Amino acid sequence: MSAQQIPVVVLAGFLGSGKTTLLNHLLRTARGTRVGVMVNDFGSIEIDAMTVAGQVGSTVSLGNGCLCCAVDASELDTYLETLTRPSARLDVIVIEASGLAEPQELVRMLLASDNDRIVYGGLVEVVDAAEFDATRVRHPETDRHLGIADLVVVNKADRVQEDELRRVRETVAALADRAAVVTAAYGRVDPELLFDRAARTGDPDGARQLSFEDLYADAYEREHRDHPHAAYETVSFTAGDPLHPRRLMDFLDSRPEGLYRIKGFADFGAADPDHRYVTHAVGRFLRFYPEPWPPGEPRLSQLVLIGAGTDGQALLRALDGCRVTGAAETPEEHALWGVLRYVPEPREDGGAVPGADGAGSGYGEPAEADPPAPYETAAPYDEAAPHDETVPCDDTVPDDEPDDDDPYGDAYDGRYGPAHDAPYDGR
Ligand SMILES: Nc1nc2c(ncn2[C@@H]2O[C@H](COP(=O)(O)OP(=O)(O)OP(=O)(O)O)[C@@H](O)[C@H]2O)c(=O)[nH]1
Repeated sequence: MSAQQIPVVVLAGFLGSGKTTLLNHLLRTARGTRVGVMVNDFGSIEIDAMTVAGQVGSTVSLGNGCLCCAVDASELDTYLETLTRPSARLDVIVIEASGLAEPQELVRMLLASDNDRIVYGGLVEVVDAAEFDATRVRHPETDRHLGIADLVVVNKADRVQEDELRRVRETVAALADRAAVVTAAYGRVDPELLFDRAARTGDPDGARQLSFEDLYADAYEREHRDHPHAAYETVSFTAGDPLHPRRLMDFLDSRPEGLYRIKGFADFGAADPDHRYVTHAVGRFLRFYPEPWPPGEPRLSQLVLIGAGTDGQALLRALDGCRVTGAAETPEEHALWGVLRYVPEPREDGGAVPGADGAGSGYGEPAEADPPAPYETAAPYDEAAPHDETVPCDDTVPDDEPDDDDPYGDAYDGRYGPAHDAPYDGR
């Protein structure tokens, strides 16, 4: 992900499932990570906004009803504009959707946003373990919402017996289509599962005095030390050999259950010797941001994988299998086309979006004229289609090889939601 892009996480779930509780937990434990919050209050009493007010510097309450229904895309952009001003120095933005909102509408609006300083950070669905069956009866759309979530938090674990919690968790996992599922009480998930904690080296905030927030977080952590936090695993992969783009796409395409986030750099060797590919995946969303190799930087691929219930060793073995180990395996340039579908197009103004090293890479989010349509038309976000239906990709996209069984040709189902319809060729 480009250094200047701020992940925007959508927090959804039915009324009373514990969204605000989870959000407050994130705010209390973020510790130096600057979290921007958008809260939409259903009705006139801004209880949610008051709950979070004072805990972050940049709280914006939409305050006019259901975000997805009452606020159109241009208004969302206005709020995002405010929160992404460089002076706000936010590291992540969390939008708490109304309990009555359709989360996929909100995700669509984010993906279609003109704001090139944001990147989609995942849809987190909060479920009340104690009310799960009743909620499904009252709101049959629950199953659909779970089917599009990137991470599901089965909350209120303290309110149900262990067996019941296991049953709910299994039902949720079956509905959640490979999403990561964690259980929690009072929304206590580790913030690192959702976003990176900021490392503010060289920043005046990095070596500051203990703030009220730190003291508050310390007290909170002491108070809750005995309560388990929702568990997740992190594994790191480093390879000195380049990765074969097609094999990496195979790996990503058959994303193992529970794998929630992937971040880091990929080196595709001879397929593109000039760039490393900043890799950002959250749930079904995948983007690569090519940027020139920093001078003197060793040619390594380094990926961090974060998931719940994943088999870390199996993930590492699978990634190991993506390495190019001999000259005979050297990927040709076309092997990269599957990857390039997930590279946002350069900004129309020709402006460069600084890469992780601060150098201009020239890659931004897709231009307005070409929003990330495949994500919007991909099965999970197409209300007319059952979410497991395969949506053929745009057949203007050429196969990257002429053979019929190429998985990234016309039959590709766009599960990750490509950044645009045609292979990017503007390098
Ligand atoms: N026992 C128990 N209560 C919880 C837990 N999480 C939240 N609650 C309580 O459940 C109630 C609803 O929690 P909220 O965080 O306001 O839920 P919400 O999803 O934001 O609710 P809406 O804004 O109405 O959609 C509050 O009284 C919380 O204290 C939990 O894990 N266990």
